[in-house]
Amino acid sequence: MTDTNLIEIKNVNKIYDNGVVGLKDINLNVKKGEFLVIVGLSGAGKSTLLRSINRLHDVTSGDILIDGQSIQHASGKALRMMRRNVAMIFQNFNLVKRASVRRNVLSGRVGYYGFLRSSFGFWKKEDVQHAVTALKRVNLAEKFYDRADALSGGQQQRVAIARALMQEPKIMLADEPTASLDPATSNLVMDDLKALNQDLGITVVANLHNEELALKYGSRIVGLRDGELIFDKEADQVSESDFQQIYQSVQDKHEAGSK
Ligand SMILES: Nc1ncnc2c1ncn2[C@@H]1O[C@H](COP(=O)(O)OP(=O)(O)OP(=O)(O)O)[C@@H](O)[C@H]1O
Repeated sequence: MTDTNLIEIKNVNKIYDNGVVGLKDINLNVKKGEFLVIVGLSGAGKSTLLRSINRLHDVTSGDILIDGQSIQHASGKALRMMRRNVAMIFQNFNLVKRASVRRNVLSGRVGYYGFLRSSFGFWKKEDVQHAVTALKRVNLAEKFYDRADALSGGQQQRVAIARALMQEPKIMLADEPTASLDPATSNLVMDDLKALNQDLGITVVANLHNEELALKYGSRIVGLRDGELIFDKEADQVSESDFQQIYQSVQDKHEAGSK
């Protein structure tokens, strides 16, 4: 890890069109090489924050810098170039289920191709080789020609990680990557994320519900509650009372409801 901030989130607010407040004045810097875990209950704003980082949606105010450049104010080619550096994996894997693993992994390269070439699958030889290497990294090389929907959930998530690696990203965003998986498989997927963090120096920002996984894999943990940042600590400094704070709003609502 270095001291350079790779992601700078400055005074970010997000209010959805229906008036729901997704994020309230978030300030957060992520250093190169960190493995940051964001914890919070359902609805706390974890996905909203992650999707703001690669600008899957716009924020209402504030700014987000990637490697010193505002993604919020970028457009056209500059935005596409910035997005190449930020890969993402999702709870539901988002693979093309009826397509082969090969095609799914290679599709991670589309940011480097023109529209026609990627639509017709005219992949460069070196990219096919690169796809094999990415699959080896997640121990699935033998599945290259299988259909994606023939794989288990954990294997599909690892294919999604291989696809993300094809972007040669500096940042990997993981939105509840283990929420659809059993505990043993969750650990395998998290191990893959940890390995690309440690071996390739990719900065990881992962949303997790699970306290145990957060503490096991995160180098730093940020807690969100109702769109607000409640704590931001090195993983070994986080205590049970920090976790209790992020559950507070639900307890309050529950108690108010029972009166
Ligand atoms: N597209 C949307 N339009 C309106 N409100 C939204 C939208 N997406 C999220 N929200 C609301 O914003 C708040 C934060 O949601 P978000 O999905 O970021 O939370 P989360 O912590 O990721 O929870 P989960 O783990 O359930 O996805 C919630 O109140 C949610 O209902």
